[in-house]
Amino acid sequence: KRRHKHSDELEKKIQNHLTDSMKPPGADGDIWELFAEEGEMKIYRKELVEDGLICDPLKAVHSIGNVTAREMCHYFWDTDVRMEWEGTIESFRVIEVPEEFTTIIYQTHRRVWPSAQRDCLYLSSMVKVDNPPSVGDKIPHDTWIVCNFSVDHPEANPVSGCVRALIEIALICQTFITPPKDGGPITRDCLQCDIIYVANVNPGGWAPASVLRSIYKREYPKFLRRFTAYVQDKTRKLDI
Ligand SMILES: Cc1cccc(-c2n[nH]cc2-c2ccc(F)c(-c3ccc(S(=O)(=O)CCO)cc3)c2)n1
Repeated sequence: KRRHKHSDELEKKIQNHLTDSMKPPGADGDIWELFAEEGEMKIYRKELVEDGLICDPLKAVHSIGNVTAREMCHYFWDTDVRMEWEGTIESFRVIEVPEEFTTIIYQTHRRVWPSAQRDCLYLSSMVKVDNPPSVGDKIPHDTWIVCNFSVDHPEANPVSGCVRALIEIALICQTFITPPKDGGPITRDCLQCDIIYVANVNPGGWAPASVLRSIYKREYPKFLRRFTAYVQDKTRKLDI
């Protein structure tokens, strides 16, 4: 069962995301503030300060056509294409590949004045979920998750001057297929992918609340817009 050093922790986090993060905002009695909305994309946050640091949890829900859950998670997880859609990373390095769909990554983000530059050291794993909880009455064709969470690693060799941010992030995607009325073949037009993106980022050190909150308000909608458009564009030409 224990495949590598972080196997147990990864399993536990995935289970937590499937029970907690898949609940629609508000279902858990928590008060989520809707702070950005563009069509199907809705982004919620909560105000949370821990040890004086802004740790606002973020939850985004979205639904896009013509792609599968596996494609969405693949392009989010695959470091070969990371710089094609990521807008705030300055550099990254794959430190270790504990198993086929699990990597340990060290990355630095672009510095945003006046706070110090942030870096992250995290495990990133892509997993097909076998028995997903069904949200509402729609039955998903399949469910995939990418789970990114901070870990330690002796070979991180961090960039000096960076403050280590701590992350707990997940991208959970579900494919829904609507077969064509005329009984014809399933094409991309029959696909709908429901997306849940949750991000808990601890900035790791002081940064002005106003600066952090304005970064989040600007960067998360931009990231979700850019990333989903990127996957739709990359898959438009692929045969299904
Ligand atoms: C897209 C976005 C949203 C909110 C803030 C920023 C940002 N701007 N300047 C510095 C950062 C920054 C600081 C610390 C972080 F952990 C991440 C961070 C964000 C997302 C992810 S991920 O796992 O979703 C995608 C992989 O990088 C990991 C780290 C990003 N970028």
